[in-house]
Amino acid sequence: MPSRNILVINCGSSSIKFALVNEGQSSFPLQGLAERLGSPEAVIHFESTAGKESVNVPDADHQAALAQILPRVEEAAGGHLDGIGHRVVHGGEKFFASTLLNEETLAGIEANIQLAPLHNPANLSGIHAAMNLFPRLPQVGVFDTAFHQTMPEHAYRYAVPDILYKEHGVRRYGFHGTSHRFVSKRAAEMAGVPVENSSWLVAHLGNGCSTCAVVNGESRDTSMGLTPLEGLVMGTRSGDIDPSLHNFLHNTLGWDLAKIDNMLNKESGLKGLSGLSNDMRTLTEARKQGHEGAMLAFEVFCYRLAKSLAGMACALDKLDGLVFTGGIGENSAVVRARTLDHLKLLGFKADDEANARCTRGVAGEIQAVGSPRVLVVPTNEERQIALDALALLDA
Ligand SMILES: Nc1ncnc2c1ncn2[C@@H]1O[C@H](COP(=O)(O)OP(=O)(O)O)[C@@H](O)[C@H]1O
Ligand SMILES: CC(=O)OP(=O)(O)O
Ligand SMILES: [Mg+2]
Repeated sequence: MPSRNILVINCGSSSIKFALVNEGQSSFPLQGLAERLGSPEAVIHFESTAGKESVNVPDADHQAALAQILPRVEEAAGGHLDGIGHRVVHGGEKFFASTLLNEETLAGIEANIQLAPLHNPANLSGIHAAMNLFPRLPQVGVFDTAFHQTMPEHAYRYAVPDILYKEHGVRRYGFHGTSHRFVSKRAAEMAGVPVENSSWLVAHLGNGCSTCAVVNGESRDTSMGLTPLEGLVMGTRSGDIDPSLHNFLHNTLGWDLAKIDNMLNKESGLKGLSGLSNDMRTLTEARKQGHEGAMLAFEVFCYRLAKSLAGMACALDKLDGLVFTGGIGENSAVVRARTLDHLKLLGFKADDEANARCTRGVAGEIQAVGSPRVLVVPTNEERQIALDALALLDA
């Protein structure tokens, strides 16, 4: 049987990422697709992304961008597609594993729109567009939240009146589960430890950032909550703040909920603290030039990350290692070193040379002698999504 191809579609709030994944290859044959899209990353953006080598479809919404791009994706696949895998951000409590998409499961995703208003409608646009263009292909939904459905109740409940959970689903769900699942499994392979008897701390640091405690291949706690706003400092998201900030801003400045929500999701994090950029590359350069905002944003980012990882350690009985992943985790030796500095009490220390070597897709161990293991593991959410889709096609 020839090896099969899965098209992976990840519809974010302002970009869409495509990947063509072949089951027989360890890296995906993005080349043809990327060339046809005119974008090495096979990413299309609707917002101005100066300097990014990607296809820009300015002022388009998801439907318009997909209508323009999907036929080119179809051409790139050369008619050899066996299924489509979609990233779906919020699966609520309904989805604890990836699932074939049909009328019933789509209704389940729609029911979670309230919980992820920025993400789920975008994900649904991708699904509907793909179903229209490829009506005969099986389509699979892979949920960010699914991996975290194994969290114990004491980790996922908020200390608010019970009825808010029982009747309105107010609880911690967690996100980036596909990445945490992929890299913790890879870490176990790299370390030669059986996944089913392993314990990891994972830091996924991209535009969105989260930590996770993974025990025997299952999530036991994670830093994101009801929505992807809770937890770490991120590119434009604040992460944890005092919940009374809403009241304070309303009473003192007259801000309404929409304005506060927008500020916390889009104007905060690295961008808000630095007053310069949400991009860690820009901040790393500016920090070297002595830019005060960039220095502050960097320090707060690393300290809060270390604090979250130390908290996640409560969910572990032993530690096989700490894993860094995502664009920042995979590439920024200075973020890794500064974060480990704050974790001295847990015995962590980086080996400077090994740390500097791990960048641009190079995986490896970066701890100094005597420190618990620290791994840099490139994530591959697209590949994990394709593997899940293939498993469901076989079921
Ligand atoms: N060499 C690098 N040094 C520091 N940060 C980097 C480097 N390369 C990428 N990044 C950062 O990674 C982040 C984007 O991560 P990525 O995982 O690609 O995002 P997304 O969550 O959108 O998939 C940005 O903050 C970017 O600056
Ligand atoms: C859920 C989430 O934060 O996703 P991303 O990192 O893609 O924004
Ligand atoms: Mg990402």
